[in-house]
Amino acid sequence: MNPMIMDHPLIQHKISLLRDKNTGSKEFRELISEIAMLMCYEATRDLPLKEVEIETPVAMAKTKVISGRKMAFVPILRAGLGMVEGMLALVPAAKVGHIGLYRDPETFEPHEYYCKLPMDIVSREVYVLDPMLATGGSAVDAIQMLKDKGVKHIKFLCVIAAPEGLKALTEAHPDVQVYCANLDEKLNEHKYIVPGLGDAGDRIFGTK
Ligand SMILES: O=P(O)(O)OC[C@H]1O[C@H](OP(=O)(O)OP(=O)(O)O)[C@H](O)[C@@H]1O
Ligand SMILES: O=c1cc[nH]c(=O)[nH]1
Ligand SMILES: [Mg+2]
Repeated sequence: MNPMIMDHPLIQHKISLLRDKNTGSKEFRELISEIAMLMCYEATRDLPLKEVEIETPVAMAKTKVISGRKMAFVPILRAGLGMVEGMLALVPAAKVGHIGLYRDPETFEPHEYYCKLPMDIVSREVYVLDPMLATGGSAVDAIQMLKDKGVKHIKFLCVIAAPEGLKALTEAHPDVQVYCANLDEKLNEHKYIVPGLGDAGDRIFGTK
């Protein structure tokens, strides 16, 4: 299913706390991280396994370990940074790349200001992270940057999506599996998600 909406009760409860305008930066950061960890658990459900033999203290056992492509997490700066710790808690061996984009407040177009990726990114399964998918411009551009470098296996994880952003993303990159914790109602005239949670970057870093 694409997009996949993750409506687990724990995720939904934590999103309600995130939305509350009285939730401060410390708690907001902790919640984003916890939600990312829960999303990571679901988004890695299709990882391939291979059988290995291990000697337990009692007997030999045929058991399974993850096989196949290694992973890389690529947060879109700044707000995507809030999701990295939760993802790494479950997959500590993943490498981390960074794509810096900011959305122009007048045109709402994304502008690139930074890109640093692991050397072997092309051979990895890449999880692009951003809590907010509004118009979709930032996600579409970040994924295009990765594809231009030769990355083939990409997933996109966001906490809150607007219908407009989901449409733009799935049309531009139909091969990318999208995971989103909640699909909100619409965008307002400033292209903020309604009801949303405000500016995720500002709330994570306390810049407003
Ligand atoms: O779908 P879009 O319309 O492109 O909007 C979503 C983008 O806007 C926010 O970033 P912002 O530009 O506020 O940068 P920040 O994370 O540094 O605050 C958010 O974190 C996304 O990257
Ligand atoms: O609602 C929105 C839209 C874009 N970026 C955010 O952080 N929040
Ligand atoms: Mg912001």
